[in-house]
Amino acid sequence: MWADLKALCGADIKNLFDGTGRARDFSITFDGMLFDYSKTSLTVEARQAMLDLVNERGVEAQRDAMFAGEKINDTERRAVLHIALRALSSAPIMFEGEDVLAGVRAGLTKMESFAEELRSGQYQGAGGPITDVVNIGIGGSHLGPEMAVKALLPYRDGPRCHFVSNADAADIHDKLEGLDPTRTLVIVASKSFTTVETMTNAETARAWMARAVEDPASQFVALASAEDKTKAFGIASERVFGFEDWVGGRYSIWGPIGLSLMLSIGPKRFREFLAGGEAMDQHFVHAPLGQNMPVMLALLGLWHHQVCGYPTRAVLPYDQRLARLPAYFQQLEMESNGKGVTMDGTPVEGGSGPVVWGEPGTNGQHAFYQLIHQGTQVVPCEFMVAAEGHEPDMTHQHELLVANCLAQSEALMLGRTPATARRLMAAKGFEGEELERQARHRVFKGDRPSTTLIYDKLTPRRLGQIIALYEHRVFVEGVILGINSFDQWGVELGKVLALELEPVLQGKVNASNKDGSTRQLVEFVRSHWEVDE
Ligand SMILES: O=P(O)(O)OC[C@H]1O[C@H](O)[C@H](O)[C@@H](O)[C@@H]1O
Repeated sequence: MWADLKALCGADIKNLFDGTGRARDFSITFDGMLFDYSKTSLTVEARQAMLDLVNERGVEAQRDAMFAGEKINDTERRAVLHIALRALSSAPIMFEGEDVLAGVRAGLTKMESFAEELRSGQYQGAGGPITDVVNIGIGGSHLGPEMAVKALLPYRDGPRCHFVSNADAADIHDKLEGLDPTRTLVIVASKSFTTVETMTNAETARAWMARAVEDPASQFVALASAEDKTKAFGIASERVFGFEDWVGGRYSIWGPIGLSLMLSIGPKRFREFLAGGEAMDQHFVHAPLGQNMPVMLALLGLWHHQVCGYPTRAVLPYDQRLARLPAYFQQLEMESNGKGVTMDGTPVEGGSGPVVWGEPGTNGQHAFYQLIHQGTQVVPCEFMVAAEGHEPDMTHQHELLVANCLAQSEALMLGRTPATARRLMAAKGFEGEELERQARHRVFKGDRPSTTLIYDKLTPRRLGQIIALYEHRVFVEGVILGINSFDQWGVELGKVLALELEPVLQGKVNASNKDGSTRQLVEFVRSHWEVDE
């Protein structure tokens, strides 16, 4: 599938701007957003060839199957209906012959009532109104809410939110330090309510609260699908917010897992966030393929990784409040498409999804952009920036930010020629061989691809759109690769072995069946533990 497409690679990006309106032709606008992919090596012919893949691989049929509640997550025998959580205004969404929206709306209303009670001070802690919320969760029960709460801080008018995820005691220790347990709400966010890190942290938080609060469970909330388990933990059912197994962990920010976001920005703005996601769903379903943002973003991802062979891609938001977006996309993309076999169990052709990484600009510029500009591997960059910031009295800083973002994509494409580098060095007084040598260090090859997603302002609605855009991008890439994007068997083995290793480290079980390296590491730890005892 990919071999023929490779023949279409190789255009020098800047030469594609030939006065025929490429910028406009290779851009998509939608609801306050402009996605410009003109600074890539995609030609008209290559774009058509990539679009043909969408038809050949049955993307639209799979998309319709997802929206129709079919069990497209075949290896877990589950439907994929997180889109129902944000379907505020759409027609019924059916699953096994029933409309799921009634249940979704009831769940949303229950969250909203609780959020209003807490935010108005009607629901209180032992020491008065809640000032701080601690969300304990990991993976999809952590990355989404943490990212979104930070992203939308300009809209916060509720309690402060803190996020604990790691099994490392350092995480919960540092987050609880300084908080008043009598005015803190703990959210235990775990779809399964069995994840060992989350349950361990939840026990620690309960013990911390019990030192100051007579009935600590009254200041606990559970976001989980397993009511028997939340009951056993002692959380009253009115503070348990459940969701169905057709919501995957990394797609769960739209429902109860988003409770911390709702507490932070309020139910009304949370609905705007949902409406943004829903608007992107509608766009994904109805826009023609060539004008379809998620489809084109997916095709560019495949073009860069599977066709051009670039091993990674960088997500570079020029927005400090989107600092956790790359980590969120890492889970979304790498847990979804980091798989070696297709649906039918045969090897994936052309490789799985790429490594995704990134940091906010301008910080990254002073760290790893060196490699992006002059390193030997090409890193397609996905820039993001808002035209308008949130600090009206500091517009000059926002101008600087935007200028930097736009300058980077320009520099990546244009580079600096040897002739220009020589002129620069000559102006500094260099001559002869030394001029040549110095100039070579200052040459930028250019021809490095990037896309830019620019939008008016990072509102709750825009954030919802951006997340849904990337969700559907991952879906389209997965369908074309033939991957099931909705399971995550790759995270299981390490969990099983960690369970086995704990008693080995404690000396309760012999390490003799372990490999030499693991035995050595166990011995090192045990020798320290024995010294400490
Ligand atoms: O919400 P939970 O059941 O606690 O699961 C939390 C996370 O852990 C798992 O290992 C998966 O890799 C993630 O997809 C999931 O989001």
